[in-house]
Amino acid sequence: MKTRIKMCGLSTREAVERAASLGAVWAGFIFFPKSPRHVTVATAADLAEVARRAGLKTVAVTVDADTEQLDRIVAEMKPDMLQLHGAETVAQVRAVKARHGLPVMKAFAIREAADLYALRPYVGVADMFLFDAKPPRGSDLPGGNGLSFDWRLLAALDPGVDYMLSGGLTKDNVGEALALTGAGAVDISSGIERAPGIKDLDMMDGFVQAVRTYEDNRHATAGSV
Ligand SMILES: O=C(O)c1ccccc1NCC(=O)[C@H](O)[C@H](O)COP(=O)(O)O
Repeated sequence: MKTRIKMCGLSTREAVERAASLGAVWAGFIFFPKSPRHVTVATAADLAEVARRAGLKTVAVTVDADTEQLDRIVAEMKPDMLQLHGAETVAQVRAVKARHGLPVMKAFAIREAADLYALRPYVGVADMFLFDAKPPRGSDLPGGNGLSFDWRLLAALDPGVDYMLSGGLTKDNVGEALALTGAGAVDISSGIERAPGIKDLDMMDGFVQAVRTYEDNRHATAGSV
C-alpha cells in the first residue's frame, strides 16, 4: 500500500495545490499564534476549500483549544479531521469527537519508550495518533520543530494502532524512517520549508519522490529471489 502523506503547516494556495498534485492525502493547517505557520480561521477556510476541490482531506491542528475556538474552526473551515497537539485528556478527546462528529488525531511527543505508555488510555478513543519528537527545552512550539526521535521505539507499538510518523522528516531520512517503522502514513512540515513557515514547492516534490522511491525499491527487493 502507498504511504499516506500529510503536508502540514500549509499557508498558501500554491502549496495546497502542489500537495494535491503530488498525491498527498492530507493538508494540515496550524492554529497556534506563536507558530510561523499559523493561519487565521478565515485563511484556513479559503485554503481548505481549495484543498477539498483538489481532492485533499483537511486537518485543523490545534493546541489545547477551547470549545469556542474549535466551534469556530469547525464551522468555518469544515475540516475532515481535528489534530489535537496539546495536553488534551482522554475525556477532552471524547468530548471533542462527540461535539463535532469528526475523527480526531491525538499527537504524542516521544523521546523514550515510556512516552508510548501515555497513549494507552486513548486507544479506542482517538481515531489516529501522530508521533512527533519532544520539543527542545525552551521551544514555544509543541510541534513543527524539525526534530526526529528514535524511530526504533515504535517497534513496541501494538500493530493495530493507526498512526502518522512525524518529526524532522526530510527527503534524506524518510526512507530510513519508513524502513525502520513500517509506518503507513507520514507527516512533514519543516522538511519542506526553505525558511520557517515558508513552504518550498521543489522540496515538496523531493519529499514525495523520496517516499515513492523507497516504496519502489522495497517492492523490487520483495519481488527478487
Ligand atoms: O508546525 C507547527 O508550527 C505546529 C505548531 C503547534 C502545534 C503543532 C504544530 N505542527 C504539527 C504538525 O503536525 C507538524 O507537521 C509535526 O509536528 C512535524 O513537524 P516537523 O518536524 O516540522 O516536520
